[in-house]
Amino acid sequence: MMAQFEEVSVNSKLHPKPEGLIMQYGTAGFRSNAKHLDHIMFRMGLLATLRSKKTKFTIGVMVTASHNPEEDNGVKLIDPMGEMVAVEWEIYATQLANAEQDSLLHELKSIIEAEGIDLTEPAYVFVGRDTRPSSASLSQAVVDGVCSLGGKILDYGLVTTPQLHYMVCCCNTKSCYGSATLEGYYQKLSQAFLQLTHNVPNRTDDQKRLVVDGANGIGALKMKELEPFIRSELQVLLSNDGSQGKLNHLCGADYVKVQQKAPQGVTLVEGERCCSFDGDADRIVYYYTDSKGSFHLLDGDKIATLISTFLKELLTQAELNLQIAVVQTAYANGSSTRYLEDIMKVVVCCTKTGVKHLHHAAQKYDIGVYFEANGHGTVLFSKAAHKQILELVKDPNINDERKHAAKLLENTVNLINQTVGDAISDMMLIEAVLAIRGMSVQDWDSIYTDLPNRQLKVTVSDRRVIDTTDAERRAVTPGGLQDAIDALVKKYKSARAFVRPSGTEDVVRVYAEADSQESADCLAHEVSLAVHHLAGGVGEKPKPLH
Ligand SMILES: CC(=O)N[C@H]1[C@@H](OP(=O)(O)O)O[C@H](CO)[C@@H](O)[C@@H]1O
Ligand SMILES: [Mg+2]
Repeated sequence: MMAQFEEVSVNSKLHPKPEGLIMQYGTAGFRSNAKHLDHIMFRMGLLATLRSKKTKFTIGVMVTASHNPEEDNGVKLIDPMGEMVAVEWEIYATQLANAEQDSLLHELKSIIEAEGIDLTEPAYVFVGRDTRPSSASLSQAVVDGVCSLGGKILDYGLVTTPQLHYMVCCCNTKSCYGSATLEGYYQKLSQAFLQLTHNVPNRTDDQKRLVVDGANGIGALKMKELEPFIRSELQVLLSNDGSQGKLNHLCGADYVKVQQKAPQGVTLVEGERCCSFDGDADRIVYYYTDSKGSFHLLDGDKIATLISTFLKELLTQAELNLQIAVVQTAYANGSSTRYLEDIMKVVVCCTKTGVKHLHHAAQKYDIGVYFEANGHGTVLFSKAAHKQILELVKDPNINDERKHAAKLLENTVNLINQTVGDAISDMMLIEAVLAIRGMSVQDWDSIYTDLPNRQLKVTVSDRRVIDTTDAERRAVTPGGLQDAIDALVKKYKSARAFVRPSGTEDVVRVYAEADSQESADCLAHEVSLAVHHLAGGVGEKPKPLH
């Protein structure tokens, strides 16, 4: 044991912490400019090793900063079933990251003691990274951390975030979920996709074509690897493939969602389906332009609606009595919530922002569809639901319609990466649903019409003064803020507004929606003024948008 601590001590000096630097394991792990992260990576290697010894399972460490600029980087830990690391360990991550050099061992030992970890247990850690220039050396720092505590490493090199989640889940389920290789991932998903699509009649070449914006990142690389597997049913036109442009710069899912316009490098042709991945390929949004040249975005809410409609129909056809729920956040467009509840009659549940919250809520249902409005999401099938579907497929006494629906459900389960939102898997699922239902992108878009909305940011001196409740839809503090918002919302038709402190940026986010874009803009502005006034705004008052 002592020898291990000695090694940690010696090696940690090769990954020194800048004195006084404080960082927090936030909504999406640690994130900052890459030059501040070497010590964090080493220490997350240590922590992943402890987590593996504690759980007796393989743990994942992904080096990426997703949609953030190329100069940034970050790290996320992956728990045994491929889910985000448990919240209690996020706290250890922060403690370990912030320990000054001479108290690192002390901090490490206190975690070992608190968790009763047996250091003689073996440890296994899977490491993956995105295409950022800093990612190779940062992931080496993770490897150094793992090795210092005697853990074993499997370095997957360049993979998307959801691919690494998938590998961890496959490994810890002893390959029940699939084989823990890239080949295994492409095989499983593509086979399910081909099964779903190859019998669909009358698909034209136009319908089989999809423009994909790879955000100049890892998603583009992995699309190139996937493409030969699915070529017969989907012709992928890849742009922003990373050969020239900069990662996430003027492209990618976040850019398209926030700017509400096409990425650079994609020329929209009327009615043609396009989609964008983010920098680590765990998010996807779709879009197209209509005959008047107007841009239409199909975000996470539209994706959740498409998928849940499809699943609900299949359940009815298969005569399976399984409860389906859609999990959203406060950012979900009000029209989508209304459509799901009133027309589709599915259970809708609202959680705090951040995928881990949605994921946990979705686990409570037979089938839980979850998506953040920004395009991060997936579908979870409970063990019991999966079992019922498989039994139905094998049941010799059912009619053809039920059998067909059960087969479609089985392939749908196989196509979905249930560990986390996965742009590549979501893309194939959406393409399969559109094909099977014979829908164009316009048909999909017209399921419901989004309420015009606006998101703004306000800088305040300490965003923690805002405390929220009711899945972040109401502000409890500072006093008077919620009353002010309520009074403003009353002035507009079909309006809604809320504010919350961001978990990833030092800002307060403001969201407003109303029956017209002008009203949504005005309301968002007025709410921003209220935040600035009542929550310690910094600098000049927010200016109106028009
Ligand atoms: C409004 C919004 O899009 N918020 C994003 C953003 O969180 P904030 O806590 O709002 O900064 O980053 C998260 C991590 O990527 C993502 O899960 C979430 O949806
Ligand atoms: Mg991402």
